[in-house]
Amino acid sequence: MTVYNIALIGFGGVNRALAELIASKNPLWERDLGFRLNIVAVSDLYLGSVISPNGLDATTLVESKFAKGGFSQLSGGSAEANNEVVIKNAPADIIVEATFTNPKDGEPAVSHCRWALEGGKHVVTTNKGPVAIAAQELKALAKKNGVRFEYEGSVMSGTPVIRMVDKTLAGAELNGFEGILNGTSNFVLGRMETGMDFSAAVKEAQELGYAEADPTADVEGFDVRLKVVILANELLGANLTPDDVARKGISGLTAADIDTAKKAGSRWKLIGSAIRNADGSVTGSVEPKCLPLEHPLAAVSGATNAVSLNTELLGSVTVTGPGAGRIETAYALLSDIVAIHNLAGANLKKEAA
Ligand SMILES: NC(=O)C1=CN([C@@H]2O[C@H](COP(=O)(O)OP(=O)(O)OC[C@H]3O[C@@H](n4cnc5c(N)ncnc54)[C@H](OP(=O)(O)O)[C@@H]3O)[C@@H](O)[C@H]2O)C=CC1
Ligand SMILES: N[C@@H](CCO)C(=O)O
Repeated sequence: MTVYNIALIGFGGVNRALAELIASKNPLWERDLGFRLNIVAVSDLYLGSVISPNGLDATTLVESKFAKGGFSQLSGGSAEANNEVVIKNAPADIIVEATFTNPKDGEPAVSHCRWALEGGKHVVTTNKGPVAIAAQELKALAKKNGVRFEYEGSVMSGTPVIRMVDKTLAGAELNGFEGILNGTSNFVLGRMETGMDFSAAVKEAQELGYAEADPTADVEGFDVRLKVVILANELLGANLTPDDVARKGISGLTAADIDTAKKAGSRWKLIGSAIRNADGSVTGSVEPKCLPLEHPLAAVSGATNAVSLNTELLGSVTVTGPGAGRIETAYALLSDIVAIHNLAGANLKKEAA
């Protein structure tokens, strides 16, 4: 039986949900996936950090109501978030990065990923910053050190898109995509259609665990911009940076705009898209669009996301599913670990052959 020792960097909604899953599903994973997960360290800005080489009890971590600096009560614990020490010194095979997404320079998450990969530890992350801003560097670092950098949850939460396209649409000649890539803004627009006020809808999205630490990123399109960069670079082979992508959010939409659209049989959606131009370059954009109800993206509601992939050989292929949520996003981390596990198995078989 394989046991992966993991260190959690950030212990908010997503990593806490992963710990919850570990507490209840390790026996199932052992049976169906061939591994179990053992949490050997956690570091969090509010709670502090702890390294426990034999492993921490996931149920205790989830259920204890730790106060600020509360990890100092645990054996091997400290009231400070010693991220660098934890990443470099904890006996972890995999670093799980789920601190806040910094849309400007991706820090400190870029450094967290760098320290892990340089130390020969795999990284799985839902953090969009390092992927949109430093993917090339981090992938090269992973390759050099014989480990993986995986980030399925950085776009569309646990709904498969990055790995799905890579594995199952190879050769279909993708030439663009358009999608609803932010759960919070889509949830807010839906609530506004029922008459709820913008701020109340944002507050509800925060309570449900969909929104970023600063929800401005959601409603002003900064979050979608990172996702457009990630998809364009991953799926279209582009080399975009966030500044290359034109951006407009939904905060300028009024109740009257929403109402007028409704009466005209249409709906406002925040759309992220990219297209390959005739000269091979790729252009990305983020903007609210008023879609007729018969448009495939118009019916996508709540925190659900969808992306229509435009291919030469298949026409349009649309993938839809949860775009935010704690457990849904923790699942993305699990899917990354499954990918690492399967690759390790394949390499072992290759060596044995
Ligand atoms: N929630 C979702 O639906 C999805 C989230 N994501 C991404 O996943 C990541 C985690 O999301 P989520 O769990 O919801 O966010 P939360 O804000 O709930 O959790 C982030 C945690 O990380 C801590 N943290 C922030 N900075 C640091 C730091 N420098 N060192 C250690 N800990 C730190 C925060 O502490 P404090 O609160 O004290 O700041 C908080 O406990 C984000 O990057 C987000 O964009 C991706 C897809 C979906
Ligand atoms: N805040 C983001 C989380 C998923 O990246 C959203 O609402 O879509």
